[in-house]
Amino acid sequence: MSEGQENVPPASGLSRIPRPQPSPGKPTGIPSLNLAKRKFPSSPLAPGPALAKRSVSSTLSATASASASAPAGPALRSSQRKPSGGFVPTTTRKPSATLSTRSTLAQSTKRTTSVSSASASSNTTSTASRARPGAPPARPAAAPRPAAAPRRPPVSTSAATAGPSRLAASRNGPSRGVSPSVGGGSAASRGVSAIGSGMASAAQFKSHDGRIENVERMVGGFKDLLQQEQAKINSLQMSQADLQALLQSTQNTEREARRDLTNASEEIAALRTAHLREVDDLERQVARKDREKRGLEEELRDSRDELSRERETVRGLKTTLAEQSTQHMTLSAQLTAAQTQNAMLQTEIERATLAVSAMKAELEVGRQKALEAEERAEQKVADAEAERDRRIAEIEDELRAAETIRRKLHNQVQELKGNIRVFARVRPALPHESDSPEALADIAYGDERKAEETGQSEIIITSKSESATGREREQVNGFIFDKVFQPRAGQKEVFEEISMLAQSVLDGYNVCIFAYGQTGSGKSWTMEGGDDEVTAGMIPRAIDMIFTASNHLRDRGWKYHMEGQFLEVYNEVINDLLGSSQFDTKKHEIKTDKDGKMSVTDAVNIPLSNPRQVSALLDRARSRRAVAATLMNERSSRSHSVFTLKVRGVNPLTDEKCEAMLNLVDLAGSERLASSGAGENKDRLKETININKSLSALADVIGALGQGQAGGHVPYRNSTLTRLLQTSLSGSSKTLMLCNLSPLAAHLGETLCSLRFATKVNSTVVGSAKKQIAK
Ligand SMILES: Nc1ncnc2c1ncn2[C@@H]1O[C@H](COP(=O)(O)OP(=O)(O)OP(=O)(O)O)[C@@H](O)[C@H]1O
Repeated sequence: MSEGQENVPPASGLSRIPRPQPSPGKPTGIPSLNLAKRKFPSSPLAPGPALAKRSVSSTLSATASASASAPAGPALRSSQRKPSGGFVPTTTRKPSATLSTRSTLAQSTKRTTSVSSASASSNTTSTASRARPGAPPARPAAAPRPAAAPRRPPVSTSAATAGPSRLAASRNGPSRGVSPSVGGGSAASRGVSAIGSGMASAAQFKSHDGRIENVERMVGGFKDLLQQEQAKINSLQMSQADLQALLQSTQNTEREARRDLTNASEEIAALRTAHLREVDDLERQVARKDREKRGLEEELRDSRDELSRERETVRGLKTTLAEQSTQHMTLSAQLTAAQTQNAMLQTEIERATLAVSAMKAELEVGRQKALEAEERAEQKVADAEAERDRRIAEIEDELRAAETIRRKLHNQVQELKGNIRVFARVRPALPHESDSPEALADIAYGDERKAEETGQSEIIITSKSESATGREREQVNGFIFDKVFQPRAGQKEVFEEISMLAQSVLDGYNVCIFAYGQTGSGKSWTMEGGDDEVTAGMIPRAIDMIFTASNHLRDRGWKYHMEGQFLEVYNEVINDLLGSSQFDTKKHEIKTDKDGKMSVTDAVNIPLSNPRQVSALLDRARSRRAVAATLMNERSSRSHSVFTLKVRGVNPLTDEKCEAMLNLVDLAGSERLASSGAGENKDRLKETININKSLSALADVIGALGQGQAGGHVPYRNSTLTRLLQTSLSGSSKTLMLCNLSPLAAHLGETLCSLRFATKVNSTVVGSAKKQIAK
């Protein structure tokens, strides 16, 4: 840039700086945000282009001027630092001409001030001033260059401090101390030119006064210039104030715009939220409406279905109505026909009534005849009934006589058969036992037809043994008993043979039935049997039969009272199997009263009125035996069980009385000591000894009875069992021994022992049984 350009006065330019014109609506000069239209400018400080341009350019000029003429205000500098798009770049990059002007002014002032200083010094100052355009103007203008001081200390110092007027007073300064560049403008440039020309011609003027005048004129010019500059400064300060106001306003506007923007953003966010909520609501409403629609459609479908059903019903009703109408017409026709028929019938009834009247008259005559005939018939019936009663009485007398005869005959038959009889029964091989010929004993039976005729059956046991010489010996043992039952014989068949004995009880005879044999030979099976009708044993069958027979005898005037007792003899001690507690702890004794009647102390006797009670009694005894077996080892086979049925009968018609006992005895296993395994066990040994003792006592009693010595000693007291059975074993009773046998070869020895014992009993002839007459 040339110095001439720098010296152009900027005063007129600064005075023409346009001030920002606030719009009528917006005093801030920033167009308002039309939020309602939701159009936002890209920057709140970028309003209408024309106004912005104008404001910015003017502001920039003013700012530049202000910064050049005075220390920049903090507000202005901060505005320059702001990153807002419109202000900073323009202001920073384009310093206005005013700034140049100010710099030039400062330079020119310096040059003027340092008229007397060296030109080099003046140039240095000017360069330094240009190098710092933003520096405060007062300092370069007021501060003298230290380099110039030694050369022209009095003049330069005074000139610098006193201003141009003192400069004019300095006479030592060279003429070129006044810078020609001062006269850049209209008056100032002219003044400077004049000075220049005055200085140029100073060498030519010799007169000192003339020079002073020139200098004074020059000073006057400077004063004018100074005033103008002062005016410009004032103008610039005003511009600066305006600019600061504008800046403030702009900042306010910006803040407001930002606030508006924030509000608008919040409003937008709120609107978006509200919009989303509305959308949600609407969607929910749509869904609800959809559901309602579906419900309504469903209802519509149901209604349609119902309508079609109703239509169907109506159609059916119409059809029914039509049918009923037809029926009605048919019935009407039938009614008419019936009415006609009714009229005809009425006529006939009248005719019949007349006929009935005639018949009634005839009937009355007939009834009279019938009454007479009835009286005659009644007389005849009465005569016949009297004859019948007389005949019935005769027949009953005959029957009673026949019953007495039957009893006598029955007893005679029993006596003929023997009061002690022995049956042998061989049980079948059980499923778990092998039925191969080797496993089974060789047992043969006599001819059954011959047995029927003779009343004697034979059982033949063939045993094989080795002789001393080592030869096999075959021994055939035949035994004859009253009856031998083969393995195939059922319970019913066995009972048929002993049912007569049961009948004898009702006739007043004591009966005792023993089941004898080794363990597992079928004693319990024979006496008690199974639970059903086919397998029921002798005890339930005998009881059943006694009850049935007593019911028949009731027609002939007999009334019976029965009671049951179930005892067990184990190791010579009596246990009551019908006791109330689980295990009998009472000590029972056998006692005989003054009439010779034997009884067991504290033994329970249960009255029996029907067979069901007897089966309950047997169950009770069985369960107690099971408990005892659990507590004291398996002892059912090691004890004797004695079921006693006591029967008392009265016949008021014949004035007869009877009292008898049925004893059904399941004896303990009869195996010998060696095969019982008792040697290994003390308890078992004791059991076996007691069993053998009681069984041999039984054999002794039977033997003694068999010897038939009148008044001879019978050793009943040798065992509890024989004492208990004394009444049944005495000559006044009928005794049956059922000898149970195992079919197995392994038991052959025991089988032979049992058969020998049974033969001994069978050979006993006991005196005639006596009928027990109740006292
Ligand atoms: N005639 C038979 N028919 C079918 N099974 C029988 C017959 N006799 C005995 N049994 C069966 O043989 C087995 C032994 O019979 P049972 O218990 O009556 O012998 P027991 O001599 O009374 O023995 P214990 O002295 O141990 O009481 C039982 O399972 C029984 O059901």
